[in-house]
Amino acid sequence: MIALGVMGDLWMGDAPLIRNLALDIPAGRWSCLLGASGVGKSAIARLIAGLPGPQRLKGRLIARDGLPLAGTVTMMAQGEHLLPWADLVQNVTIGARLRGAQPDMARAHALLAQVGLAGLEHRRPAELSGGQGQRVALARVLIEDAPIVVLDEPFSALDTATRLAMQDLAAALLKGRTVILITHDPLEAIRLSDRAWLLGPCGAEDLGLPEGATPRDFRAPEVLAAQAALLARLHRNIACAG
Ligand SMILES: Nc1ncnc2c1ncn2[C@@H]1O[C@H](COP(=O)(O)OP(=O)(O)OP(=O)(O)O)[C@@H](O)[C@H]1O
Repeated sequence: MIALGVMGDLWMGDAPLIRNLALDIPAGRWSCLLGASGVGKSAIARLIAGLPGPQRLKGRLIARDGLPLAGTVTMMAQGEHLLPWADLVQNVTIGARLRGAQPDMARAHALLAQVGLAGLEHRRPAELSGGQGQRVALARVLIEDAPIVVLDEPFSALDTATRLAMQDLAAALLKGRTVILITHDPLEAIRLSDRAWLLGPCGAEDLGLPEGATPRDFRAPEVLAAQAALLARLHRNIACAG
């Protein structure tokens, strides 16, 4: 399990995005990043995942175990990004095939079964519902077996009930990994996170979360109260900006 620190000022090319970031991301837990559209959440995700782009951190991105991050992070980007011409097994094994490695077909089949898609292995993405497509994307993350997983708005396109089911599934299957979740959904943040920050141009505000294990029950009074408080906090931000 790997803990992470993201400290410093985030830039997009020559434009400053967030000053004074100080994210202490715990190992083996879910940490959530919230914030208005365009604040720089995906930029942080890409930074942690080591993806190329104009995002820059003037500061330090460190793994608390002191080892390089390269090869330890898998990212599920916004949208499914499935290959439309490939079947589900080929989609799940794309990472290995791009690296020129031997794809583990048995594991791909097992993971597709684990995410509830047994029997659909040879379908194309166009023959799936939105929720099924997200399950394939989740299986593609799981096959990489990375200790750090970045989920950038993974369930935003789903209906509410499917989203709740996917949250439960992801929480079960990613248990024990260091997960960084980006979401606009206060309930999703509160159900799944052990730490949560609200990002703004001047830094990251540490958000309080209810006690207890995740995924939290969406009917629990303390979860509903936390959701209402977070909605009010977000609304206050928009009201100030307007
Ligand atoms: N490749 C790029 N080149 C230049 N600017 C970019 C690039 N990608 C994003 N930006 C800008 O950087 C800022 C931060 O973008 P980012 O995608 O990180 O925001 P976000 O908080 O994830 O937003 P959203 O919630 O809408 O996904 C935005 O103003 C965006 O327009």
